[in-house]
Amino acid sequence: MTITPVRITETPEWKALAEHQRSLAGRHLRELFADDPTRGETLTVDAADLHLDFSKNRLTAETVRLLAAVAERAGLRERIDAMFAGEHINVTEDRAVLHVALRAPEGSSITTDGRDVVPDVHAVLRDMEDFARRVRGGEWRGHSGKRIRAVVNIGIGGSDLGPKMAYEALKDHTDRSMVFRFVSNVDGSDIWEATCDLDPAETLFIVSSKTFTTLETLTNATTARDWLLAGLGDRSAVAKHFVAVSTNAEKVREFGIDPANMFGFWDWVGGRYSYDSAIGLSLMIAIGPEAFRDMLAGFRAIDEHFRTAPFERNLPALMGLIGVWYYDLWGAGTQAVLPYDHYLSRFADYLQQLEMESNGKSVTLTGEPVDLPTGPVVWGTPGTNGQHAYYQLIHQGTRLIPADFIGFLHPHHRVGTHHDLLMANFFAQTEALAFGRTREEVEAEGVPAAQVPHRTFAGNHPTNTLLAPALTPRVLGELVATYEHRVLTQGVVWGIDSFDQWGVELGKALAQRIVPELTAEGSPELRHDSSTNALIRRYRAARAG
Ligand SMILES: O=P(O)(O)OC[C@H]1O[C@H](O)[C@H](O)[C@@H](O)[C@@H]1O
Repeated sequence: MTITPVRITETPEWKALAEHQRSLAGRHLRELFADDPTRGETLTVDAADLHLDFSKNRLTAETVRLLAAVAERAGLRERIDAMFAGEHINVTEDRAVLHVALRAPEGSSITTDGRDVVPDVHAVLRDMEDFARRVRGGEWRGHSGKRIRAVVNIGIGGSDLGPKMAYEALKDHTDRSMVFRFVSNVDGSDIWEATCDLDPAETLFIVSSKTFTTLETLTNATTARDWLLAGLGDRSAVAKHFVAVSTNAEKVREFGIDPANMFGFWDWVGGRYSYDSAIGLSLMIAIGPEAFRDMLAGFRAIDEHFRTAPFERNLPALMGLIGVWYYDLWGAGTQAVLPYDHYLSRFADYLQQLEMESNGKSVTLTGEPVDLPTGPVVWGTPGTNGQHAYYQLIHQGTRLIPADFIGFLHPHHRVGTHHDLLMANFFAQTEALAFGRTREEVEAEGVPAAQVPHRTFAGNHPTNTLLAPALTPRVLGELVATYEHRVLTQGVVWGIDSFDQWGVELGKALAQRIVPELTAEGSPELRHDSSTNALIRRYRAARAG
């Protein structure tokens, strides 16, 4: 598919937005709220179970109208339609981008390259469900007949971050009689820690890799197999203790896993968009097939909303456009994501790959340099911990840091007054960030003059507030789909390919070259730069000693 990206900065829609930004540049959120006391109710949008209040942003209803016009002009409507139609919108890899098919209802149809993929998706889902039920029910047993008590997912990047994040997020819905671990790092400490207290007879490894060629995953899987065989002493044990999730049956077989024990997916699922495919098998075993289906329904509800809602009322599109507004017109370089739910401890890690691998690009679809800053640095940790660590910089530092606050009306556990305290902090932070505390207010409190500048809060720090009833499987699906579509929205405005990741290759290739330089007999000659040469020599000396 040929997509000619729009040079958005040259369009009248962008120019009108830039002009409008200048008119807002000197205005404080205090003034915007004073001008329009209803904005806390009007600058909001609901989609499925999510309520987005975007009123505490440096914008007005006019901004929203102009941002929506930019999205139209950039071709977002056409790109959404092309994505859902299975067209090859991943231009540089010439592939469809169909994570939305992973949650399409049975009986619907999405065709790409002449094939309806929805029946394939449901066939794999049924296999996963059957397997998950057998493991959870104790029917699938280990080689020596013992019940499986531990599930270890081995994968990295998209084959790790999604299932790990979702497992943590939905921990309260998991089978607590089982243990779930996620191994990703090629640092041997990861697999060592994950297995050191497990019984091989009760352990199931799920080797998850789209390509089944990833160095880290294959190294960890080999180590896991050695560990299993050392414990059980019989090569045929692999069949009961190893399953694979991949698109590459040949490599799975080569590794020694029977393709009958493989759960497939397809090249039209990007790694970072894949945890609702078979890559989520460990998650499904943890939470059960019904909860997994609920999660898919959540994804689907947001897909439908994103596909059909006008951009001015489109929650993921608005989040994307508000991001563009800050990164490209106000000079913000980062995006904080601050969930006030302890179980979302891995959410920012997951979003880092989703957003930064997708939109960390500097050329357009046609290979020209982009004309605007692209993807922000995404980071965050669950509240309230960050309040006692880095929020100081958001409140009183010199950088503009747009932040998404994510909170839930109902707690997982009714523990004393904890939830009220958590949510009081949640509401207080966005209020403090927006409105701050003026010099006059500080002085009126009788603060000593020398301290006044230090205790004055400028405010005007923008935030989105996302509120949902509770962090259920369904709501998690809604949240993740929101961020997936936020990424597409921004990528379309920037005219980039949000679905390739060529930038990961160089480091991988160099590492492959360096491995024999560290390990080969006779210390082969080094031909790197002087820094890399010296560092490798230092390592070799330590290794030899
Ligand atoms: O699932 P795999 O093929 O093992 O890939 C795992 C990860 O590695 C690569 O380096 C990519 O940058 C990621 O997008 C991918 O998720």
